Amino acid sequence: MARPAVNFITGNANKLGEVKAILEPAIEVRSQALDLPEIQGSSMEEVTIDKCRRAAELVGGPVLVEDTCLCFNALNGLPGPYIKWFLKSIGHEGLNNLLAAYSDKSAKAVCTFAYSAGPGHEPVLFQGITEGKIVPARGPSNFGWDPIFEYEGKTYAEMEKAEKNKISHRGKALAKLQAWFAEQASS
Ligand SMILES: O=c1nc[nH]c2c1ncn2[C@H]1C[C@H](O)[C@@H](COP(=O)(O)OP(=O)(O)OP(=O)(O)O)O1
Ligand SMILES: [Mg+2]
Repeated sequence: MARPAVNFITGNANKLGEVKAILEPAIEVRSQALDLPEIQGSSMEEVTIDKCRRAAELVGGPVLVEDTCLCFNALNGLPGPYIKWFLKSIGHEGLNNLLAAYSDKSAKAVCTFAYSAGPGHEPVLFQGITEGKIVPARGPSNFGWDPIFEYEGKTYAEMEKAEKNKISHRGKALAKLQAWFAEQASS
């Protein structure tokens, strides 16, 4: 039987690299680079579902999208879905400073993927969470907030790619997606 394929819609080349590294060769990953609008004031799930519906309409076929949140426990989950804009505006140091008044530096990295079989098809969600803490930047700064998110003594940026993918929010979410695709294929 032909192996399954997904069309991952993202404007982020680093995400695409990780998704390919994790899913291929079992699932073929195609991609279109579109920066999709993301709604505000909603839950992580609602943001991703809305993004997925828009992507399916735009592309006119099956799509996979993903939204990543970085949630500081001391701040009740913020910046959450707004992490991209916080990172852009205040950088690694500013993100550390947000937690200066708190002894609790713990944070959750959350990845929510949504797959839709096409326009009008309800998106299916796959979520992965990795718990870590926010630290002053260590390691190469190629990908977002990797240098300030520490998991078991190492920042994401200090890990080999394969090591990060094994324990990451994205890796965990994609393990669920893979299981779902396997189940679909066998039923
Ligand atoms: O594993 C990661 N390690 C470090 N940083 C990360 C990771 N994953 C996403 N990020 C960054 C990218 C963006 O600054 C924000 C999420 O925003 P988010 O809207 O999901 O990503 P995006 O706009 O870059 O790509 P997309 O076109 O798929 O929406 O966190
Ligand atoms: Mg985005």
